[in-house]
Amino acid sequence: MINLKQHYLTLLVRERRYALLGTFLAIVTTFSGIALLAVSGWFISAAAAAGLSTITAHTFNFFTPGAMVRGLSISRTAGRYGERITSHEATFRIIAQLRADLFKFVAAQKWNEQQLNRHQVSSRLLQDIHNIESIYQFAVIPALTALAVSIGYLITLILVLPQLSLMVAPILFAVCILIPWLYSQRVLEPENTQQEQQSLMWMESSTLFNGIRTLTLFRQIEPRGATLQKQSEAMDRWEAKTLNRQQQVLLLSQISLAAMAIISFWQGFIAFNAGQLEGAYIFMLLLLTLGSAEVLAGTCPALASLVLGLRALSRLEAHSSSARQIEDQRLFQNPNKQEMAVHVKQLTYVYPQADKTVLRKLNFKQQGPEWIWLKGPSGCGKSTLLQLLNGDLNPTQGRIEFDGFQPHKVQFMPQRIDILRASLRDNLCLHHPHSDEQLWTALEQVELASWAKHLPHGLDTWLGENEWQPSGGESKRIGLARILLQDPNLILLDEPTAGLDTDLSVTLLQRLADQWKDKLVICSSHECFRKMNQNRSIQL
Ligand SMILES: Nc1ncnc2c1ncn2[C@@H]1O[C@H](COP(=O)(O)OP(=O)(O)OP(=O)(O)O)[C@@H](O)[C@H]1O
Repeated sequence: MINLKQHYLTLLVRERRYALLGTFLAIVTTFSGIALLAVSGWFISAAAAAGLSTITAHTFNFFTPGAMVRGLSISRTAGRYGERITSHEATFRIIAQLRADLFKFVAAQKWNEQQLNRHQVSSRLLQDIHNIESIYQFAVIPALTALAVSIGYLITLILVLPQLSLMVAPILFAVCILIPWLYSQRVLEPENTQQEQQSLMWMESSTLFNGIRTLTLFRQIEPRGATLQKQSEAMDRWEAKTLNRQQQVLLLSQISLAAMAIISFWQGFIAFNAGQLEGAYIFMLLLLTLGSAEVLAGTCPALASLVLGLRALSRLEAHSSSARQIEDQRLFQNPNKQEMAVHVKQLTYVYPQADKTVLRKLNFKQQGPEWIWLKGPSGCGKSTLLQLLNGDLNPTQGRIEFDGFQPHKVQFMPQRIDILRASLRDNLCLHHPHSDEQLWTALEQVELASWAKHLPHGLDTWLGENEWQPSGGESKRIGLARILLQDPNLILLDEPTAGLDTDLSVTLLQRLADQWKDKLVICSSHECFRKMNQNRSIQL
């Protein structure tokens, strides 16, 4: 199992120079800001008091505090810019690596078998990755800054007014530990359940919108809509409740911080009356407290970012545990051998989600070059076998061995062709560079050249949703053209001509059989194999 939390920590440690410098500068900036507030508070009131009598006005030292104010504002501005540069650099370095790792992990999933193909999970994936990225900047830095500020504030109080530090310490404990804990229990926990339910509701809504025509035809749109409306109202009530709780906890934090300010002012006043503190220092103390309170108010949001980030890491970790079991189990032997062969031994496949056995102890050996037909009634497992041969599914039992191939020389054309929302050129090339001449030759071979010539921008016409949407038969031929351009050795075709009229199907298949004379082709097709000059077949 991949330990993503540990992995994140490793990345953070690897970028420690930038990360530590960023955190250090964030703390320097915050300290300078608070000190600036406190010193200017003292300076303004002390200067005002000094100005009341001519003698004190002449003896008052304006220069040292003035220089301090200037120094602090320079260090706050420089610190802020420095912090932005370094902590952003650290964040980007961590994110760049993390994104690469996470997407590598996502790409390695067997989408047919994994939970990742569920809307609920996939729709959260990007949000999860974003939450993980936010851990350093929105949780680690604010939390460490708040910790440093509370320690610094407490030390200052011990030095200036020890009795005040004793009163403020429990409030600091409440604001830094107790209230964030309450926040996690009362707000973050229910929020998690709420998000899961919300995502289920989105899944149902998306089913409703996708099937709106069918459901309308069967007069099911109203009952389904009413159920969704009820769910949505319940969700709204729940959301309002969580929001209320959130406001209550945040209010508690604000009240505690306000109490801290009032206590410090009150204690400062008592100390002033006792001759322990000069008048202007009361304002300094008050502003010091207010400045610190502003930073400490960020502890709950920092905790929320941390919890969201850790949850996202755990969710991805849970998927990675199953990812380990689904590494490609096909065996590729002698990739440079002249003869090509596929050897299926005692192959059994059970769909894990439904516990349904589709193929049971299947055995065959096919050598190429050859065109082989898969035969059998609908639902007997032809598509399943092709997906197993392509490595999209892994055998429950048994083995698949290849002789004379490399994995990238195996190409599969599935029953449903996915058209990318991109140009026809991109849809054909799929990131492999091909010349226009090659593209037009492939289009001619699948009888799509005249269709493509009449598109508004030829090869550069955008296809897909809300663009030029190819028909079912045109999509199939785009799928065939993609395979023609890839030049594989083993070609797996699942109903390649379904949806085309029989004459065109036979013409195309005969042309492809000619073109692929030196390949091993395994093809499932209901209508055509009877009309073709079939040599070999596998009965399922
Ligand atoms: N995820 C799944 N979970 C459970 N059963 C599944 C799953 N996907 C497919 N099946 C079932 O597995 C069986 C084999 O499906 P498959 O698509 O391989 O059949 P086929 O022979 O290609 O059918 P056709 O000729 O109609 O295309 C079918 O009964 C199908 O309903």
